[in-house]
Amino acid sequence: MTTLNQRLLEAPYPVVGLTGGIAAGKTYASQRLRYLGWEVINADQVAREVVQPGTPGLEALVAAFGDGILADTGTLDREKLGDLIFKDPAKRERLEAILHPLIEQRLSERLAALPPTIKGAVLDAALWVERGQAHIFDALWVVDAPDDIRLKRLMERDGLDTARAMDRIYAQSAGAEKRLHADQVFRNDGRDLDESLTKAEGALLAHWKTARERKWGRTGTSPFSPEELHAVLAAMLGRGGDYAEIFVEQRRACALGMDDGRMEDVAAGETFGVGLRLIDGEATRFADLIAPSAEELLEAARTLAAPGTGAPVDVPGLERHLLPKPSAIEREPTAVPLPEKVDLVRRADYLARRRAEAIRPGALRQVAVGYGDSTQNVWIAASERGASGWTSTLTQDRRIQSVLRINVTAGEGDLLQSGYQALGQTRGFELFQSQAVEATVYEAVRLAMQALDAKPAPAGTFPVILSSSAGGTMIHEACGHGLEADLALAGVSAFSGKLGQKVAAEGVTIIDDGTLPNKRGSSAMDDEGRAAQRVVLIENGVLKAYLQSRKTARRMGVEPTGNGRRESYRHIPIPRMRNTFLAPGQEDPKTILADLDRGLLVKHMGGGQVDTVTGNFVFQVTEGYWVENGEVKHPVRNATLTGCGPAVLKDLTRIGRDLDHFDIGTCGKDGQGVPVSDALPTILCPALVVGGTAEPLPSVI
Ligand SMILES: CC(C)(COP(=O)(O)OP(=O)(O)OC[C@H]1O[C@@H](n2cnc3c(N)ncnc32)[C@H](O)[C@@H]1O)[C@@H](O)C(=O)NCCC(=O)NCCS
Ligand SMILES: Nc1ncnc2c1ncn2[C@@H]1O[C@H](COP(=O)(O)OP(=O)(O)OP(=O)(O)O)[C@@H](O)[C@H]1O
Repeated sequence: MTTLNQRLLEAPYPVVGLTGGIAAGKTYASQRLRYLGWEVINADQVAREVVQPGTPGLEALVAAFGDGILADTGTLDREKLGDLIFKDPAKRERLEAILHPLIEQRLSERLAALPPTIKGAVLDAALWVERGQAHIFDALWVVDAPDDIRLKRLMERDGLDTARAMDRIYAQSAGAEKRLHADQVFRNDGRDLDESLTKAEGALLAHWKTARERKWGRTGTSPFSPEELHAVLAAMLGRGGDYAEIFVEQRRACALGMDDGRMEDVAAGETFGVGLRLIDGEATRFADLIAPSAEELLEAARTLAAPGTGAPVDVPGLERHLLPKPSAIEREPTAVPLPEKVDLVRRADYLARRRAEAIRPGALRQVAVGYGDSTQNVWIAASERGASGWTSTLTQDRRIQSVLRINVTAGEGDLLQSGYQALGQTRGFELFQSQAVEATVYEAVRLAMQALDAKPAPAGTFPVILSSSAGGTMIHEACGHGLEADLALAGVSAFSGKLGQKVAAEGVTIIDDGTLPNKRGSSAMDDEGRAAQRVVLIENGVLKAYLQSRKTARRMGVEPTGNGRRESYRHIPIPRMRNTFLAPGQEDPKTILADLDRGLLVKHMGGGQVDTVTGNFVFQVTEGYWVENGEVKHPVRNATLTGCGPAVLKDLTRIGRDLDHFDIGTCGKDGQGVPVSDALPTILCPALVVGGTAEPLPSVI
């Protein structure tokens, strides 16, 4: 566990992470918080301390960048270094690799030195999101201001010209991504922040202890004691080996299905099982046991070890690692009585019927509602041979998924059309607030009804705008799978062997983030006990990393990325996506539309087929519009989009600054399903093949 995590856990007061883009107003907000009695520790300030003359920090910078970065006085010439690193991402990465560990260490020390009696501490840093640490605080507050205001403030404050100011703005993640991590956003576009900061402070002071307990707390008692787990690891490694792991899983789930007003499925169940994995050189041995006793586990461990030929490993005692959970659960689904879940399904069904009758009497043909919740407790005990000897760790996670799905079919004459929506997050029953349920149901009804009026889609090759509401299925299916290290290693990915190469247009950044609050693919750790991370896969068009499990990381000689996931204790972990998205760009989505002469605007995507090796795809469009001269003309139905994911990435020139809608799903690979989500900002694909049933139009391209 990092020292910063440890300090946060131990602080007897709330700790806020304050972040925001450059010149958004973090200092401005932190001054107000200081006035309210909070201690503020500023990372920019700390970054200055670690490069004072005579420090190892400055020495390392000179070794990396030469003494041209020093002023005559021997101090760091910040302007020179700034100009060097803000326009060269590789140099910036090098600088960060040197300074960030030093900054983090110093921040921890500063935090530890604060008196225990203070009201609370604020850690102000521009890069909490980029560093994948946005979720470790009692609260993350984001100060946000429109890009143009930030540009103006930055130029005025630091006397920069436009180009240098823009380089600095675009060296950071976009506002839309930061907002996804925020417990609260403070919009600093000229309005008074005082009142909202005072309110936020009051709310946090009232609930931070409960929130911290939810985030870090050990929930559920392990079916096996640390001593029992240690004995099993020792037995597994009794004849040598490189890695031994015990995956203990308890899961409770409930599913309800209503079709046409009749409750057709009611299922509830509980599973308890253990997966044992032993890796010895290239060989992996695996056992899965249903509800074993400690003795049965031990027996299975000895059996797994039997083929080994090495000496017994002296397994060190288990070191417990606590990891922060990205989602705070308010109402555990297991504590919600079944009738309340049944009521939710009935309410959704009723709302759909009432809405359908109100907007198009007589058109409703069918309503199907599905509800599901799952509570999975996982304990992972593992012993591993590392560069500095053997370590044993014990990690724990509690993952809660809640989902409501609705499918509405509407008809007129022979024409049948459907609308589908799902509300699903890693949250408890509190997810189903009446407004959220209503919005989901109404949207499904709207989609079905509107499709009745749509005209058949034209066919041809056109520019296509994928709106942010379309979700990121294309990013997940046609690009994300190719970024999984096992596929890349097997040479069956369009991205195989291309690390460090340009694989997409400038401005294309693809991220997989398992730390996003409440998103379906988030969890504290993967199924090998590694903390979930924000993984930048493609940055500004350059392939930076693959999604790694422990095994693939070893083979590639890199660190695991926290993406080794498995469906259950019966499965072996493999590299999987979590919440995958194309990072937001700089454009106003309205301008992208206004500039489209003739083409398709896609607002919702349906299912499709993808060849994950080539990235070739065919997707259905469930809500699409024909556009001419920047104006939306009419809805179209039964359109399909055909293209190739990696080729689309190379063609992207226009990327919106919006990122709001994550599609949810259960991703299947090698017979294992895991929960994921995906998103994209509004983008323009200059040429996609649109399949439609109308007369072909002459293609634009
Ligand atoms: C490059 C340096 C010397 C330029 O110094 P300068 O005095 O011009 O800027 P200052 O330190 O005041 O930073 C101003 C703002 O730039 C932005 N910024 C700084 N470093 C980075 C970075 N690595 N990536 C993106 N934005 C950054 C932040 O919004 C920051 O608040 C300096 O920014 C630096 O040392 N950066 C590396 C350390 C770091 O990453 N700091 C960010 C806080 S953790
Ligand atoms: N609401 C506001 N009204 C007027 N000026 C503001 C407002 N908020 C911030 N500013 C000004 O904008 C500039 C940037 O604000 P500030 O220094 O607080 O940003 P920051 O987020 O701390 O920047 P950095 O990322 O560089 O640390 C400053 O000159 C500040 O005085």
